[in-house]
Amino acid sequence: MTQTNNNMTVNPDLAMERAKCNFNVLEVTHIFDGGERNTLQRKKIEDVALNSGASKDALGEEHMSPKEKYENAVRKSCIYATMMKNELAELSGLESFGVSSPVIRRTADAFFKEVSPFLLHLGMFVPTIMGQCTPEQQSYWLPRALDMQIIGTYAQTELGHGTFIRGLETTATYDPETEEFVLHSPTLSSYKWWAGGLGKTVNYCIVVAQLYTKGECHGTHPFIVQIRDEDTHVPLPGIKVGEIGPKMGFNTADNGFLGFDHYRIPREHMLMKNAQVLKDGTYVKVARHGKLTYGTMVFVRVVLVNEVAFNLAKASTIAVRYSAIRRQSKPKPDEVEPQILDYVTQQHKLFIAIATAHALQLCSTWLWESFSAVLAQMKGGNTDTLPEFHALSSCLKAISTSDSAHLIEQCRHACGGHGYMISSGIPNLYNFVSATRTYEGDYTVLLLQTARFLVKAYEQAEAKKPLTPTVSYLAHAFSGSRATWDNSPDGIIRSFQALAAGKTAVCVTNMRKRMRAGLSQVDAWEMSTIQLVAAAEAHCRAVIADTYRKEIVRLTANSSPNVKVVMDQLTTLYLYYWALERTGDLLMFTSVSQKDLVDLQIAYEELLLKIRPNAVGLVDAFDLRDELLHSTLGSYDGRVYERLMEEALKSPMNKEPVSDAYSKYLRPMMKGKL
Ligand SMILES: CCCCCCCCCC/C=C\CCCCCCC/C=C/C(=O)SCCNC(=O)CCNC(=O)[C@H](O)C(C)(C)COP(=O)(O)OP(=O)(O)OC[C@H]1O[C@@H](n2cnc3c(N)ncnc32)[C@H](O)[C@@H]1OP(=O)(O)O
Ligand SMILES: Cc1cc2nc3c(=O)[nH]c(=O)nc-3n(C[C@H](O)[C@H](O)[C@H](O)COP(=O)(O)OP(=O)(O)OC[C@H]3O[C@@H](n4cnc5c(N)ncnc54)[C@H](O)[C@@H]3O)c2cc1C
Repeated sequence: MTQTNNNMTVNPDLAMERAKCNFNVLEVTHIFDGGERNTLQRKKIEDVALNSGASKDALGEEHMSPKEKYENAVRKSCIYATMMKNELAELSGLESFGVSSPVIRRTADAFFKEVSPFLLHLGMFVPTIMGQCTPEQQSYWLPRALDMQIIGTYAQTELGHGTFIRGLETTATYDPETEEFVLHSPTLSSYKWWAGGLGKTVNYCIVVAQLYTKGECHGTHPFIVQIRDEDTHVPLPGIKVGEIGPKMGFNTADNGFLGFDHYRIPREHMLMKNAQVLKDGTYVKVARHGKLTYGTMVFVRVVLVNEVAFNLAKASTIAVRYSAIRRQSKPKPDEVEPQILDYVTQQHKLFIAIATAHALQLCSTWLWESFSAVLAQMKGGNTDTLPEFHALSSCLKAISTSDSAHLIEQCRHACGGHGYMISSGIPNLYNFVSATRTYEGDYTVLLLQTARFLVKAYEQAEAKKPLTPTVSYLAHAFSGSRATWDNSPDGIIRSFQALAAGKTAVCVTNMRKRMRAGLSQVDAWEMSTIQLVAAAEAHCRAVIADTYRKEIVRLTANSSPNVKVVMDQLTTLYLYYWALERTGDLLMFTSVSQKDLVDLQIAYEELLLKIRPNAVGLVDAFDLRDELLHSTLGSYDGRVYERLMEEALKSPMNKEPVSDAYSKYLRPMMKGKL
């Protein structure tokens, strides 16, 4: 029997699940949002942005041609940008709209099944102006960019190099005669490649190029470059620009290519906060740390942790709601087919996705606060905390994006065949999130950055020197005995730290051995990189586990008893899951026994059963409006089969009873006349 909920007809299984939930869903929503005030503000913003229906398409994006898709995404970006400038900025308490409201960012997803062509403008162009310009430059560029009188992107990657920034080939050669820089693309591999919005949308971009002045190369620096006429949008002479073609996802982002033929820009268009070229061509370094020009990347890595937490919350909402309405198989012949959510293997696939969304959401807030503290110190000229923060943001970006992509794919598996439909919403989520593992620093490359820091920290610990907070556990790495296993949450976190310390120690020992055997430091490092990546991963898992646990304890201090219980169950599940995923490592580096691990597996399975009645309540607590989910399988009302059929009937293939392909090919072939 169907039931109604807020004037909505709700699938009876979902209604039953909601009746079963034993905790206050709204309290958990507040925890996920970072407080009741944030929830109220988010809802206001969503109401204004979404209730008008402006986010909806007459025809599903998936049925449009690439050109129609792009134009539709631009149309909606313009509508949303106008809302952002007016109603939404005011509601979110921002003086002007921009990068600082994750809610505004998240609400935008209702407008785009893939991404907005303005993503790079707001996500990297504006932040680079904020982070890399002098105050005078900022006062010229920022108001124009925030008001969207100009639209920009961030063009760093080239055909030949993405990871190795020092290897970029685009040159910016200073000409003191005219006080201009001459931008040039000397080779095919030096063409800029990938920048979002570059293909057709933007008229400006940040270009990262090798700076030459007085015959000397000073390495890569950022420049602000006009590439299209502000009125006609025609590419300017000396600029070769276009779109790079279809991709696995991001198909509404018009990622582009860009080449320069001795293209001149004024000297003032070099972003001069960290380094300057004077009128006569003298190069002056201002920044105290050599890598401050990489600042926008660090900012985006921080933002991405939040971004993937949100997308994982969406995928788990879809898969859990669907698993509550889907019934399959008959393990007990006298009973009705069970909801697939009752299968323990299904719970194993899905509950870790819910727990990980929480873990990453809380870590992202913590990371953002740490970032703000580092920026505040750097404003005062102190860059001491930057290396630790770079190591931390690198590994959190790598692990959060990789885990989320993996778990979103697992949510698709959990939805069986229907999960493969674009209308389920999961393929678009996967295509988007799997790219985050690569862009803004590839997974392996970023973990190796963290490993550099870990190895240095290990050597400091060895020399009994002080350690920075996130690696302070390394001080215990020299006790000579294995860490004592203890299956309490704190005990498991200590074990994760012992794994990270143990793996780092193995790397250091092996590198030293290899160097003693005659390998250079670079080769010894290279030969150890598989283990170095594993050490950095272990470190990151210890950081996430520790942060998640501490934050949940703090945030639930005043919660109602049942909320405390269910939040504790989720964090414990997260810890058990990762301990069971790493049994080999635990056996190597802790005192855990075979019996301990068998017991842990049983405790994990029992925990799944305890969480089961609250599963739908837990995903409801993410409070994701249907407009954000874009899913036939995951809508609040659970009208899954009805929606699948409605979507199928919208397919342009169903417009005509007989396809033209019949008379053109099938009939002639079947009649032997082809
Ligand atoms: C209206 C519509 C509305 C739509 C709504 C929109 C709302 C928008 C809001 C925005 C919100 C979110 C969206 C954001 C999403 C944006 C999409 C982004 C798309 C993708 C963009 C890109 O990919 S841009 C290109 C990114 N590229 C990379 O990341 C390259 C990776 N490579 C590197 O970072 C470096 O090359 C590498 C670190 C690997 C090595 O650098 P290198 O110079 O060679 O340095 P080394 O010699 O190895 O190291 C020397 C020492 O320096 C240390 N170090 C390196 N990097 C840093 C750093 N960043 N900070 C501090 N220190 C650093 C390094 O560790 C070494 O230290 P050591 O002490 O010597 O060991
Ligand atoms: C959807 C999308 C959007 C993007 N948007 C932008 C944008 O707006 N602006 C922009 O400038 N760029 C953008 N990029 C480019 C992106 O930043 C790069 O693709 C990314 O940094 C990876 O670099 P790469 O492509 O050179 O990979 P490569 O470095 O060639 O990586 C290939 C393989 O080599 C390995 N590898 C490379 N170096 C090492 C090493 N030192 N040690 C061990 N292994 C290594 C990697 O782990 C990987 O497995 C975008 C990319 C994508 C996919």
